[in-house]
Amino acid sequence: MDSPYVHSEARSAASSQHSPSRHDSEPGEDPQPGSSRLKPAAKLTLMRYFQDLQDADIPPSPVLPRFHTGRLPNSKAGDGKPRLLLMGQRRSGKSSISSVVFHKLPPSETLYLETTTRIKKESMHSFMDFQVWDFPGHLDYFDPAFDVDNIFDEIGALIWVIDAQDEYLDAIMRLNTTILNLQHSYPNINVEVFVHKVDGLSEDYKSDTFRDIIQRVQDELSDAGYENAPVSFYQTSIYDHSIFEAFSKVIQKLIPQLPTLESLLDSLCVNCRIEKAYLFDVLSKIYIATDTAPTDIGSYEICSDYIDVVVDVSEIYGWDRPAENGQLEDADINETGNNDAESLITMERKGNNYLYLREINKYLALICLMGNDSPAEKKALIDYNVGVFQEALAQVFPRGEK
Ligand SMILES: Nc1nc2c(ncn2[C@@H]2O[C@H](COP(=O)(O)OP(=O)(O)OP(=O)(O)O)[C@@H](O)[C@H]2O)c(=O)[nH]1
Repeated sequence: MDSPYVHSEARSAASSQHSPSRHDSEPGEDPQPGSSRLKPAAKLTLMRYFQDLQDADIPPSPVLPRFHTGRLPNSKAGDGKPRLLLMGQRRSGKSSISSVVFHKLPPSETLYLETTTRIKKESMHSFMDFQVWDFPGHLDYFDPAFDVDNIFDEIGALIWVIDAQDEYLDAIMRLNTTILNLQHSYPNINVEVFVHKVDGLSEDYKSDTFRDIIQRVQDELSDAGYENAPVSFYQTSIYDHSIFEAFSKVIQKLIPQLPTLESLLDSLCVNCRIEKAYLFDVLSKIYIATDTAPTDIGSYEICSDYIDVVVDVSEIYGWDRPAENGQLEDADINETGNNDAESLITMERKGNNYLYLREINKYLALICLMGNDSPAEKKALIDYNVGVFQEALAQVFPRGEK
């Protein structure tokens, strides 16, 4: 099948043919590609904070809910709204994680968070709908007083937070009891263990602790006769990007279309000589997909910081652009497809490399780390191919399209 992308061989032709209006500066117009397309905060769709709106629209999706792992969600109704349960010992950092990732609380302010006394349920309406439930540390979920089915019925992932700076044997014991209790009724649960607060540990101690926790969990589970339990481990801290990276991986497991998104990104990377491409949820800075080239935390950090820069810069330098009839555009009109924010930035650190950002829909932005052989002059080609990617994405992942 012919690829709809324009290949690098056809670059020169494409450069001169596509999207001339985006690149030809009008007299008096700011020639900087990064700033000319940005809009003020009030209108920039990147800035829209949908996640807390209870009545946010939920467009129907033709794709049946099924995790990309091939497993069906535990929910019998299969309504496609997975639930992330944050569990673990007291003061392990559950509420801090949820506040930093989903509410943009500065990490240092988590010092003042109060102990959670009852289950805190939050609905997130973003590139997909999901719920985050923050559990109090002291709760015994298997007490007969609790409706266990109600808690675990729709679960997408159980995130177990272990404080790596504290004594963790109790936490491991409770984690294993929980996994063993759940494995019969809810075998599809993804158990994600966050070995948390690793910021305070030396490199050696950090990796020893991490290895020790993995070993103990696996040994105890196999002693109890449960081999190959679906448990993944991450080292996290709210003081760096690791918590966002870990959440990205947890959420990716719940996206049924992940393999398709990855192969779309792979094609884009090959055709535009992109080193690494991320599809980011702008507000949470979780990436929902990336191409299959190896990821390093450094690239993620650069891209994630870039989103902050673009949002901040657009707040300062954006302006209202007149519509065709000379009137200022209505905010609602601005939300539609072809007014997406975009930006391009050169990184001095790596010579020729530069970063490319393009808003894909009202929740997602594509950020690409360009390779050395993909100079910024070829931007028209990249724009065109990103447009193709955007159309394909709208078909496989309709959420966020008007
Ligand atoms: N050093 C460090 N401290 C953290 C990190 N995450 C959370 N904390 C601190 O851990 C303490 C407890 O955090 P909480 O989020 O209240 O813990 P919790 O698990 O919700 O506690 P309960 O509500 O009692 O169950 C706070 O003082 C946070 O600042 C981290 O990554 N690194």
